[in-house]
Amino acid sequence: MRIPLIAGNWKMNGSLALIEDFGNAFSRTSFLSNAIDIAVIPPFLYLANADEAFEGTPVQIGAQTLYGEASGAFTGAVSASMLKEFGVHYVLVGHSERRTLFKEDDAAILAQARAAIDEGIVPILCVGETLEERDENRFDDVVLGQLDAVMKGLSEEQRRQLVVAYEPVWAIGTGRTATPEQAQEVHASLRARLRHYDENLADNMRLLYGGSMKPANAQELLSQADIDGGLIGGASLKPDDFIAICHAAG
Ligand SMILES: O=C(CO)COP(=O)(O)O
Repeated sequence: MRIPLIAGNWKMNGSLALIEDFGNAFSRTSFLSNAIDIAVIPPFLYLANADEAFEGTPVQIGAQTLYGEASGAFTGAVSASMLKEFGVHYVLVGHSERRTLFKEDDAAILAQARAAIDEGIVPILCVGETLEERDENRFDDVVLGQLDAVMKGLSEEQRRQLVVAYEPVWAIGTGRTATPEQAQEVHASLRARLRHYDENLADNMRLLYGGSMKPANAQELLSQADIDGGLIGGASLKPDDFIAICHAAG
């Protein structure tokens, strides 16, 4: 019912050579193209090369962020229509690194999600609590608050375009993965909250897990009832690891 999505967020890593390595690796790999969706999300500068390198493979390209305005005096920013021109299919919004390091707040994240949807690009909304918030048992409030901040600002039609990724901040790049039970618990809360909006939407929305997912733990995480894919950081930089995770999902 929900097609798993495995997305590799390269963050500020990679090179033209790595794009080429991935293009070659994917060309040699056979996937049942309708069994899973796969996305590679490199830095902006490599999108055109990635689009070309992944031609003929099931891999779609994604961007790591965008700006919520259509055009104008916003130095350094990239709009949804520009991403669309480069064949971008997905865009991350609200990644914890953008929230923290680049001070993006819920209003900015909502504007980004709307701008993406208006151009037919699928926003992957990232939500997640810090270690302190988990230790204080506030993770549900934080994560559901981040979800509501975007859901409330979207129309019913717009909501249907969204993918959500639960990325506990304490599990990102730390090697400390949420246990499958911890991840499933939050995913189940997210899905229950989605039911307040629309039963059908809740059944169909893909909820990804992110945070130190790797070939060794992917299968167990992905077999949880409410985990519909992964958002992978470090392990998405090695073709063999990333492809192994894709196979675990398919
Ligand atoms: O932030 C992440 C993906 O967006 C997760 O990163 P790691 O897989 O490196 O923990």
